Amino acid sequence: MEGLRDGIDAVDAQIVRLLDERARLAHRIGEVKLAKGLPAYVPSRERKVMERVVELGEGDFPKAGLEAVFREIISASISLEAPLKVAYLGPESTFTHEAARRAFGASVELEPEATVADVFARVERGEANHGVVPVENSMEGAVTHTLDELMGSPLRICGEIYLPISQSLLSREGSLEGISKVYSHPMGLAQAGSWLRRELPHAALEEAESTAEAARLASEERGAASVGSALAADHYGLRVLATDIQDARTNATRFIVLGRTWAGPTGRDKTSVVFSFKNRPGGLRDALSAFAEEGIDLRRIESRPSRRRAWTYVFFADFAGHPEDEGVRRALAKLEEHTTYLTLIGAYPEVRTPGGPEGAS
Ligand SMILES: C=C(O[C@@H]1C=C(C(=O)O)C=C[C@H]1O)C(=O)O
Repeated sequence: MEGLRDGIDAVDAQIVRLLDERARLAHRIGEVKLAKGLPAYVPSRERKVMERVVELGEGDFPKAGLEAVFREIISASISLEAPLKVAYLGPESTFTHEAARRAFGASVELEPEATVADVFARVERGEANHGVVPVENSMEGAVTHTLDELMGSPLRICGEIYLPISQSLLSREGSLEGISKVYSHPMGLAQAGSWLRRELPHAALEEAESTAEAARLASEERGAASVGSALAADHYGLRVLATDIQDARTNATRFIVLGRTWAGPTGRDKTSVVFSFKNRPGGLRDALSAFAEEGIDLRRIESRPSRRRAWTYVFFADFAGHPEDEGVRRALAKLEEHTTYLTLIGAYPEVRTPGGPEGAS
């Protein structure tokens, strides 16, 4: 065994040397970006690096391991280029925190904000380079605060993250027997409803501001538990008494990464627009025909009150492709002819979701 461990030591020394070499290159790229005023975080390039690495990894090291390792290598490289600040909808240890960690890794500065509007404001003021907010849940639908902020903001969507929402039961107690009260965000209580009724039928259910706040309350009270991300257990010194207690196994939330500009093309992208049109018969059909005529796959359409005049609406659409693609360019030109208002609010590498719609799976 000693000989084998010597072998590992020698390989580790090589890995560290190579990481240093990579860091020097990233640092130089950072200088070029600074001189040209370009952002440090480039999701389109990250997608290509990841895809290439996973393709190269045909040996014994698991592909998921490669992705996790490179997530952190890239995260550390970004921090070498510039101290990157990322605001997210807090508090700490919530699912949005987990999403931000997944997108940016551990080497960037993640800063919690109290509301979605605060995240936007922080990035708009230039006090953070990027923001992470939830935009839709597979069970509950749109996060309307986020759509409303997107409507009036100069910020653009440059990335998306899907997170399977796995609710856990956290407590200071060692077993379910001692639990008489369960705290969570209303969404957490709803999502774990069947499990709670079955396993803790006599426990009082108490609403909290967030799943993290619920964990804090549970950490200060005997006989209390909370429903939320297992991430909060470490933070508040709680035990994880049960995992995956949510009702639907397919419960996932989609988050977006905000920046000053949208991402470059990767060949597998998604574009987001917001538009409105004159209220007349066939108005929506005409607007959407722009996508049909170019054979562009609409991924999602959502309407919201315009907030300018009562009973007028704006539409949010996500579709496959990038504004630099010829077909998308033509579709946008056609769409513009049918709309009274059209803004491109983002373009980003599309994340394929397991169990998602065709084309996205
Ligand atoms: C080094 C770069 O900057 C960042 C770091 C990357 C990396 O470490 O591979 C990739 C993209 C950027 O987010 C780059 O743009 O190439």
